[in-house]
Amino acid sequence: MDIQTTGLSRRFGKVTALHSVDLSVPGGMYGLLGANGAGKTTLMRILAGVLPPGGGEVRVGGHDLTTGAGRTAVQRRLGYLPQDLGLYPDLTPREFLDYVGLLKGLDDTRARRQQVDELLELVALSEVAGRRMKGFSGGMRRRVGIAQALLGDPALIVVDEPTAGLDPEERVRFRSLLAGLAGHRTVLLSTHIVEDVAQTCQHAAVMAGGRVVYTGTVPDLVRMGEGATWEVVTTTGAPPPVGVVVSAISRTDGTHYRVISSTAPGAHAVPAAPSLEDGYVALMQRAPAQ
Ligand SMILES: Nc1ncnc2c1ncn2[C@@H]1O[C@H](COP(=O)(O)OP(=O)(O)OP(=O)(O)O)[C@@H](O)[C@H]1O
Repeated sequence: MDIQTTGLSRRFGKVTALHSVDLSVPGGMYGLLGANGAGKTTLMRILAGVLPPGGGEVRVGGHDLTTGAGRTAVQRRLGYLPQDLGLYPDLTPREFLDYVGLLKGLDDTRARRQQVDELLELVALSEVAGRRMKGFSGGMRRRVGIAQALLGDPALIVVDEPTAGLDPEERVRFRSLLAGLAGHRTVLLSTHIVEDVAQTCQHAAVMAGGRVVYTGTVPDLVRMGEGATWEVVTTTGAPPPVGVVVSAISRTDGTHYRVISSTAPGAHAVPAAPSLEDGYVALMQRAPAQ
């Protein structure tokens, strides 16, 4: 299911959360990057049909989300994992998924139960399928969340900050699970964790201050850091006088700074090959102030 927005806007009182957003999301796994407050959640909620747009055009799978009928049609065909999905602590994952399946209109009891068991297997929760969720770790909760999003085999999956708060091992496991789902679906992944996008997505958009400031391939976003990524070693420990420091590692010969700067941050600065994080920081440096 493809996503097209043109001039999409949304205000909350005096706050403009989205300013004329133009976005075209092809199939596969698509990353939506941006700092806190950039407008990612507002965009995801509109795309998921739970928040009406303020202005502009937005179509998901051909359905017009500016109409109530369009939003209802999309909600039937998409899986949504919001940032703050409430799980019922006294239910087991099997009971919870069965309940969500009913809400999604999976009326055939036998088929629904079979789907629930297949999804529990997919997200590696079969062994705890009969245990109440109140003692579950953050990673287990997220996996229940993605399983509920997958009920009904949606063509589009929208996931908002799914790896926030997970430990590194759980994060790697969860994003591999997401990437595995993208084969014949569109998976839209919103995150402020650049590494999640680097490891899973081919295409991405970057938002800042309610605007889309980049859309394109992930390798092209990496290239935004070309000519702007530097390594500087200082023995005094003081950071270089110009640029944005993306990392600082203390070694026996001094502090190794990785710096994003349009000019060399010192006479001994050495150009370095950019990572996605470097490209992202370079882009944010160049993006007009909001
Ligand atoms: N329901 C709301 N009422 C008032 N303001 C809101 C509401 N939802 C979002 N905003 C404001 O809109 C802007 C964008 O918020 P949004 O949650 O979309 O950003 P985000 O990129 O998802 O950030 P985060 O990662 O922190 O969730 C922020 O200034 C936020 O305070």
